[in-house]
Amino acid sequence: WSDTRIRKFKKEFLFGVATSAYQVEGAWDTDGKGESIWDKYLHDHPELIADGRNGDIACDSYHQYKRDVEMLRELGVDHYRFSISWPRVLPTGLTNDINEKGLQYYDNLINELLKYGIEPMVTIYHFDLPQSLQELGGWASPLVVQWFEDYTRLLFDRYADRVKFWITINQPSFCFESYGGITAPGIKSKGLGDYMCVKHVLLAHAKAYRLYEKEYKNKYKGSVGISLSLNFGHPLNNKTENQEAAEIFRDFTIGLYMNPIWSKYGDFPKTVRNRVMKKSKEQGYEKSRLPTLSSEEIKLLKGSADFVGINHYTSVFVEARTDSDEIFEVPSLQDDIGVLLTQSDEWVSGKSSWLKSAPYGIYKLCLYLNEKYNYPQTFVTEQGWSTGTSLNDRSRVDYLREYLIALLFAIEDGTKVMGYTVWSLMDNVEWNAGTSERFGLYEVDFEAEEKTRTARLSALVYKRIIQKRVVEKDWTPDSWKISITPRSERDEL
Ligand SMILES: CCCCCCCCCCCCC/C=C/[C@@H](O)[C@@H](N)CO[C@@H]1O[C@H](CO)[C@H](O)[C@H](O)[C@H]1O
Repeated sequence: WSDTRIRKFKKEFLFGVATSAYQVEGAWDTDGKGESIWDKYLHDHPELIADGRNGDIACDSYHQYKRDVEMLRELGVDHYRFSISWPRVLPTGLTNDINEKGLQYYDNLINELLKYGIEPMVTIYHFDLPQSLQELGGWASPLVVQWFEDYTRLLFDRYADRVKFWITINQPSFCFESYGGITAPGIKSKGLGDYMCVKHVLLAHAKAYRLYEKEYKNKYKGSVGISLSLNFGHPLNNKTENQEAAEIFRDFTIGLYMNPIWSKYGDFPKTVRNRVMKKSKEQGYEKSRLPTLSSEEIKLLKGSADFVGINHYTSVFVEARTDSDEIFEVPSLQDDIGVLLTQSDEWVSGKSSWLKSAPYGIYKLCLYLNEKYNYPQTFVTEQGWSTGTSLNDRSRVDYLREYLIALLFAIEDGTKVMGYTVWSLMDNVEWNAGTSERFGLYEVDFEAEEKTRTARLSALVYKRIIQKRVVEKDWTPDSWKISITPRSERDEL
């Protein structure tokens, strides 16, 4: 990015931060909350958590939500993306038992946000399925589509008058981790259960979208989208086989979710269907391991989103391989894709092993989506950087600035982006990594009874970006104290 012209985010561009229920709320069995698959998984397997800290207490946001909103006011954000815990509001997962205290908690949080002019952006599902539904088949069962619709109706009935941004599901690609035995519920069904899960997640999303469209949209005028994990695969070099490998990788990691909703003809990408079919036959399966979508399902899915939520953290290089079955488990997504992934040694590393900074990845991703899906409406719903414990998080500041500059270039080249959301407002329970990887603009002292939150350098820098709508590469704060800027003063800046 050598050209030095100053680029600005428009006034209507929304800046925010994100969290999710399991990662911040704690109060795992308080006030009638049911058990989630993450409660069970990490209770049964404490040895899997890097530092042994699970989500039982986490940041205690269930009790400290007013402090969370105070931090949002300090940052001066426009929106707050948080998720609703399905088992907190429906302990059995089904609508036979509605937990009023759970619903009240989100009422309180939403009202507190609105009191200070902060737009709530609600994720309906962020990985924490009720354990009782897992025992009935979870996301591998077609019944989950109806369970999810019933749950969603409850939320729309209760909150749609105040919530204008809805995200049905966070990252359907969770299926590959959940059914790859890596994350909750820890089921090992690679190349089979994971694909069933993807189909049901997409259908659940579409049903929720159609429900809002039919019964709530006219009255409340909100938007419903889905957040996808869209890291970008660059070909390792210009060799034709690596260019093709990168395209296949993108079809499996982007197209699998985007094609059914955003492509002209719908359905999973042809390359994905053909590849999994071929491999399945070779492996002795009579039918493809990738479930088919009926014509009604294709119709239901096509156009079923007002925006695509982009969760983008990093990039990879993709290289063609002919011997993938010697490297990866068979069957598995990795074997079906059949490519080798690497990252550059020149990319700065975060605390998470997979997280390397390659800002041009978000630019390339945006242009790819524009070309492939005809300039879809997007919203960056997650982007973030992990460190250890330290208030001086210079590497996060660099990462955020560089990615935001790259995003400005993508906007200039026609990308439709409504807003940007940093993962995360504060340190939280990073799934199996516990609290060993810190993603927060605010550091959390997990040893302290009150889970004290303290602003990092990045919080001050993000606040400044939000105020000025530009990314100033050399700005440093005079003091590390953060305080609330009244909205009236903010608007004058
Ligand atoms: C020499 C070895 C080289 C290996 C190169 C391969 C590396 C591949 C890495 C690709 C990235 C894979 C992992 C991606 C993860 C993220 O996209 C995912 N974690 C995003 O999910 C959100 O993450 C947040 C922070 O991690 C947060 O936990 C949130 O809840 C999730 O939605």
